[in-house]
Amino acid sequence: MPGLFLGSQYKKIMRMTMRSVMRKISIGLAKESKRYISSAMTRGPNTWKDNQSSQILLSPPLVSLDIPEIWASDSNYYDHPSSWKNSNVQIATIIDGKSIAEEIRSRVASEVKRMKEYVGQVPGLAVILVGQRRDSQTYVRNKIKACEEAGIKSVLVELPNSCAEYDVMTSVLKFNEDPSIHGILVQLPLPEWMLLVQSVSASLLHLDEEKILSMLSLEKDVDGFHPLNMGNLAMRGREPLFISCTPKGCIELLIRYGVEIMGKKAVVVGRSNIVGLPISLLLQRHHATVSIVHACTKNPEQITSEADIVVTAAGVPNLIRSNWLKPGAVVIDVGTCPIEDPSAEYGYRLVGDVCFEEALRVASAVTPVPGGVGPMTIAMLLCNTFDSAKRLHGFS
Ligand SMILES: NC(=O)C1=CN([C@@H]2O[C@H](COP(=O)(O)OP(=O)(O)OC[C@H]3O[C@@H](n4cnc5c(N)ncnc54)[C@H](OP(=O)(O)O)[C@@H]3O)[C@@H](O)[C@H]2O)C=CC1
Ligand SMILES: Nc1nc(=O)c2c([nH]1)NC[C@@H]1CN(c3ccc(C(=O)N[C@@H](CCC(=O)O)C(=O)O)cc3)C=[N+]21
Repeated sequence: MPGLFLGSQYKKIMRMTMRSVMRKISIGLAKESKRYISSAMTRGPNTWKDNQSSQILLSPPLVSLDIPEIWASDSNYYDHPSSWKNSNVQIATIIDGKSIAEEIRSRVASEVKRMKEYVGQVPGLAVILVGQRRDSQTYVRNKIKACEEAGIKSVLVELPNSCAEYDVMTSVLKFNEDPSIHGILVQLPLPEWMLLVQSVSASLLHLDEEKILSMLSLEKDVDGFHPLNMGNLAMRGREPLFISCTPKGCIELLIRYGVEIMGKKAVVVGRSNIVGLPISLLLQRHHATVSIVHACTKNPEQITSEADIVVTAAGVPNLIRSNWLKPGAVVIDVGTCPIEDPSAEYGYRLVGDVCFEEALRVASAVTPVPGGVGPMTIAMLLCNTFDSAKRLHGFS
């Protein structure tokens, strides 16, 4: 018994010593990261030259909801100089998603080349586009071009607005079985109505997006929109096979710019299945305290102005004004809205949810639109497709 007692006492002392050592390391890390964000603001993002990692992304593949041992709160992290609070000059770093995405895409391209040499296979992405929405056609074209540049095979199935639900499902099932296809993407939104043809009669049918997404092979759901992948993202101890591209891209940007997420207050504006919801789940995985603001939220600006990190995906141009932002907040603008502009090449330009000029004077870092999150979404799609091919071919 005394031996046992001594054993447990010893373990306890060891645990306490380890905790104090870890806390010191943690404080050291926090100080280090404070130094890093200020240098990040002048020197730009973290790159592979800084981090000699062989992996493509800097964010961890999956983050458990368990708090790591080294956690120590650092509530003063976002205390910025008072000059930040009423400044008329730009103080924010512009987060350059475009160049980070380019770096990731070229990294994927060289990994795809390596895969081709060793396995004799390249990753394959199938895209199913229903209807003639111009913005969807543009996004799909960009995704296919990005695949080509990375050496990823792509197959596009274009179905008319008047196709039957059966046609979409047949395409999904065909790609589920095709061994040269490692990722399947059904471009959203789907048209609300489809034509159901039964022998001689035809009727309009409400298109069941959930049914179609549920039919995707879990192993090929590179968008991460399958209810099981989404559910696993939400649940402690579960791991989705894929994390949705846009949220994954947002986290990668935060990590590359040295923004600490753990213990920070984050506000997500928007709660859609494809953006708002998975972003809020992923931020929780990274141990942020997350609030969600949506169209029915009262005093949204007050809630948002308490956040250290704001991720906005409402699709409302210039919704986020300077009074919505805490001085020094990091702002990730997912919103992408076309607005008329006769002086622009195509008669329109893209704007985000954030009033960019105002955010530049209040935030510590902000993503532009275009050139912020959008290119990262495409880069993450390539990463997910490559990861899927790696998994299916046992390539590492
Ligand atoms: N850059 C990228 O890679 C991507 C960009 N996008 C862009 O992101 C934006 C959002 O897309 P998506 O999520 O599909 O859009 P949805 O329309 O599906 O969702 C919008 C969300 O924003 C909320 N919302 C709308 N108006 C307000 C408001 N005034 N105040 C607070 N919340 C509001 C809605 O609330 P409620 O639920 O109450 O209705 C809803 O949850 C779009 O501009 C889209 O183009 C989307 C995907 C990728
Ligand atoms: N199944 C599915 N998966 C998606 O990921 C998906 C979808 N459906 N439906 C629509 C939204 C929207 N989306 C974008 C992707 C790239 C840019 C992008 O690259 N934007 C560029 C500008 C592009 C341009 O100039 O047109 C930028 O912001 O710099 C934007 C938006 C993915 N979505």
